[in-house]
Amino acid sequence: MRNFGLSIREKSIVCIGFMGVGKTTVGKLLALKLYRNFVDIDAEIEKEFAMAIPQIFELYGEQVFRAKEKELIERYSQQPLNIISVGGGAFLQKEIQDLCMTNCIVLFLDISWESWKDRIHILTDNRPLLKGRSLEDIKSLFLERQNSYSLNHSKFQIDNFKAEEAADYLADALKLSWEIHAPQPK
Ligand SMILES: Nc1ncnc2c1ncn2[C@@H]1O[C@H](COP(=O)(O)OP(=O)(O)O)[C@@H](O)[C@H]1O
Ligand SMILES: O=C(O)C1=C[C@@H](OP(=O)(O)O)[C@@H](O)[C@H](O)C1
Ligand SMILES: [Mg+2]
Repeated sequence: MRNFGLSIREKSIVCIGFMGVGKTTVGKLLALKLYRNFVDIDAEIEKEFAMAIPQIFELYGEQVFRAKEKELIERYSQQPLNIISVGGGAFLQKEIQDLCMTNCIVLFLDISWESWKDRIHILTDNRPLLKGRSLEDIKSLFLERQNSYSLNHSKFQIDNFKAEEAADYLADALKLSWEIHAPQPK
């Protein structure tokens, strides 16, 4: 699909960041606030395979998961007006970075390791890359992954925000940037 010509207001918004920072939760709330369509790429992958992510990893392996992740991001990133939450590993693929940075507004949702590790107990069950790994190992992954998120249009530090507050923060920032970029009357 060719989408050049989309104005900044029409471009889809992509939420990136490490597993568990709140991309799915905050993205869904943001979509409600901005009256946009919400797409969670992991949920779309689960629909396509008709199984949960841990089963996809187990049965088909990570490579198959990554290929489907790219295919779906390619589709949704070229549509207008979506709020798209991608998985925390999506930006490891350069093609996905390029697609999102070119076609969408990319928001990096960040929390510190100190805040993140308090959440670990609610995250491990359905995230195959966390399961069975030591805290030290997970910290290394957390730090390694930061480099892939450095390509973004805006970064939001959301450590101290409840999900609803984080969504308000993002919505306010987006509206402000849309005002700044609004065409001026002649
Ligand atoms: N701002 C927040 N504060 C506290 N917990 C949160 C917040 N945002 C999300 N959560 C919780 O953290 C877990 C992971 O959230 P999720 O949206 O699935 O993250 P991601 O999509 O980035 O992996 C969920 O249990 C969710 O309820
Ligand atoms: O970081 C990753 O490699 C992954 C993150 C997960 O999504 P969330 O970031 O939404 O947890 C999911 O795509 C899969 O378990 C792999
Ligand atoms: Mg998610």
